[in-house]
Amino acid sequence: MILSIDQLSVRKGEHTLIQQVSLSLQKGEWYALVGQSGSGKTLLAQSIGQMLPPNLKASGHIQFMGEEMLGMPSARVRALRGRSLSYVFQDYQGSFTPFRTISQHFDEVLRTHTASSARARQEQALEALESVGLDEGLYSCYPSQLSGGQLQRVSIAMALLLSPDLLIADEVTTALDSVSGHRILQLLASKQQQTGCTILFITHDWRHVKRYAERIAVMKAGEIVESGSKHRILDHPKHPYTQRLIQNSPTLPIPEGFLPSGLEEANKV
Ligand SMILES: Nc1ncnc2c1ncn2[C@@H]1O[C@H](COP(=O)(O)OP(=O)(O)OP(=O)(O)O)[C@@H](O)[C@H]1O
Repeated sequence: MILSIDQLSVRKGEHTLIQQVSLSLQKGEWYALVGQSGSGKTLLAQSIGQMLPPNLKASGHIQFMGEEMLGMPSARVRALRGRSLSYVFQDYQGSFTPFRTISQHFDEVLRTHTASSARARQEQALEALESVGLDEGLYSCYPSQLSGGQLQRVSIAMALLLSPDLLIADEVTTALDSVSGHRILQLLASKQQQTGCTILFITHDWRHVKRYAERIAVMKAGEIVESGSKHRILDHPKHPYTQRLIQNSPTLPIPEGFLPSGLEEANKV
């Protein structure tokens, strides 16, 4: 088990936003956390890496690779974040500083976490760009010179730069058109196959859940109402909320040929 969340609650003063949530992720799996807007998915994700807004307080236990995250000294959290634990957000624009080039963004991650030489850092960054299908010409560009899909690819490349054990992907396709969104998930799936990282995939889009997830937890109003294997939840949802979410989900097919070879069979539902 790579991540174990036990009785996690998040409060704002007396007001409870997440209520005693427990879940665990196995190494290498693609775990989807599904629920409508405002159900608490992002707060749960933020709690893992001590990224909650300062007005909110988490209690309970979050064990990540055997270490308790709640109450962990911030220097240790910083060391884990970016290396063992990485985030990719819906708001990829917010991950970039407008006046710094893509190369400077990569270099900062590598300087923070490695002792590599400048030349080695540049090589690693260029390889990372190439691995997400981007031309090395983008290396010296500013974020504003890239499209939304390209920037989200860069943020995935940065998140995977140091081969994290857990990648938290929070609504990573929401700000993209559907073709770019599918390409981003296809990219994540192939990177996961290469690196074996665990993915906590936060979404409200059941099409992506159907295609990629292995296990699912369903969140409603700060609680997990149901969790289990993808097939169990999709074929036999027990909770009325899950049944409604699945019934109301769009059924548009994902275009043929979007998955890298070898993934089609594994991901058929
Ligand atoms: N800093 C904050 N202070 C007070 N309430 C907050 C804060 N951040 C989030 N909330 C509230 O907590 C609840 C859960 O928010 P959260 O962002 O986790 O939902 P979500 O499921 O990720 O939604 P979405 O799919 O829209 O991103 C919401 O009611 C939200 O308004």
